[in-house]
Amino acid sequence: MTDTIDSNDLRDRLRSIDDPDLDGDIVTTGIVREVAIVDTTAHIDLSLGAVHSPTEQRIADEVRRVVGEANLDASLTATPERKAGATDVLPGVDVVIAVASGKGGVGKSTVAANLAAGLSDRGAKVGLFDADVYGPNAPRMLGIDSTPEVEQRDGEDRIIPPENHGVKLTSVGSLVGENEPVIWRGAMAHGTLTDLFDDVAWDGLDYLILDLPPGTGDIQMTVLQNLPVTGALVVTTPQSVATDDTGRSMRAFGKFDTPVLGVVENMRTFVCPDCGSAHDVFGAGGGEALAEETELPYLGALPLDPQVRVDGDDGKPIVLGEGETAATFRDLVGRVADNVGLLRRHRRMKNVMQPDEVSA
Ligand SMILES: Nc1ncnc2c1ncn2[C@@H]1O[C@H](COP(=O)(O)OP(=O)(O)OP(=O)(O)O)[C@@H](O)[C@H]1O
Repeated sequence: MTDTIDSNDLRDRLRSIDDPDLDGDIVTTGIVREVAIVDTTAHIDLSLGAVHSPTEQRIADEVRRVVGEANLDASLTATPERKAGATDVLPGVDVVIAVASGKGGVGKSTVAANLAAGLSDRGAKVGLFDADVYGPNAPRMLGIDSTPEVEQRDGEDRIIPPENHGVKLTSVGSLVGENEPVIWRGAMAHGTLTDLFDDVAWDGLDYLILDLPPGTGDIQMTVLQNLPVTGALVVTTPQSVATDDTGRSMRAFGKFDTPVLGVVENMRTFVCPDCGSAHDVFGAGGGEALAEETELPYLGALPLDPQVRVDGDDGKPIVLGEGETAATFRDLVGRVADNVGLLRRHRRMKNVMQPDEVSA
C-alpha cells in the first residue's frame, strides 16, 4: 500500500536493521543518508564504504527486504564518508589500499596481486600499482609482460596500463628501467613516483592496490605523504623477527594518519601433500599477537602452499583457482573489503553522532 507510507515511516522501519559491526541501527548510525519515495520506488542513499564488501552487501539486502515489505521497489545508491580534506590526486579512484610489510620475502606482492585479482573477480574495477622498485613482481604474478602504452589525451601524454584478470597494472620498475642498478632505480623511482600518480589513465577504479617496497624507506614515505591512502594492509610471516619489523612499519603509518585495515599472517601452516600432516614451518600466531598488541584487526592466516608460488609464477593468482587455499585467499579479500567499508561507516557514525569532532 504505497499511499500509506511516507519517507519518515520508511526511515523508521529501517531502524529495525542493526549494523553488524557498529553499535546501533543503520538510521541512528547515519548509514541511511536520504530516503525519498517517488511513486512506487524508494530511493535510498546509504553511507556504505566499499563496493563488494560481503557485509555491506548483506546490509543492502536487508534494506531491500524492508523496502519490499512496504510494497515498494528499492533504488539504492551508496555515498561513502570520505576523509575530511580529501586531495584531488587520483581523481576517479575510490579506495586506495597500500599493501606493506616490515621485511622482504614475506609474500606482500603475492597478497597484493591476489587481493587485486580477487576484488576484480567479485566485480570491482581494480588497478594495481607496483611501487616495489627493488623487486617488481606484480607483472609476473598477473601474467602481464607488456609495458604500458603512452597515448595523447586532451593534449597530454597519458600512460595506459596493460590489463589481465581484469586488473590494470602499472609498475614503477618497468617505467624506470629494469636494467638500471637497484640504487639508481630507487632514486629515480622516488623522483618520478609523484608524477606517475597523475600520469596514469586509470579511467575510474573502485580499488587501487599499491604494492609498496618492504620496510619504511623513501618510497613508502612519498606514497603515504602524497596519495590519499584509504588504509594499509600489513603482511607478516608468523615468526617474531618478521613481526618486529612489521611493528616498525605500522608506526610509520601512524605518522601519516593512515588507518591500518589489518594484519595478515602469511605462510602459516604447511600441509604435507604426502602424509597430510600440518606443520607450522615459521611458527604460528606472531601475526595474531602483533594485531592484539597494536589493537588492530587480525585478518587471518594464509597457508604455506607450493601452489601459491606455482600460480604466482604462472601469472594466475591462486585466488582465481579451486581448492582450500584459494578459498582462504577469497575469504581474505572479503574481509579486506569489509574492513574498508567498516572504516568509512565508522567515520560516518562518528561524524553523525559527534559532529564537533574532526573526522579521522
Ligand atoms: N603462502 C605462500 N605459500 C607458498 N609460497 C608463497 C606464499 N606466499 C608467497 N609465496 C612465495 O614466496 C616468494 C616471495 O613472495 P613475494 O614476492 O610475494 O614476497 P614479497 O614480500 O613481496 O617480497 P619482496 O617485497 O621482497 O619482493 C614468491 O616466490 C611467492 O610465490
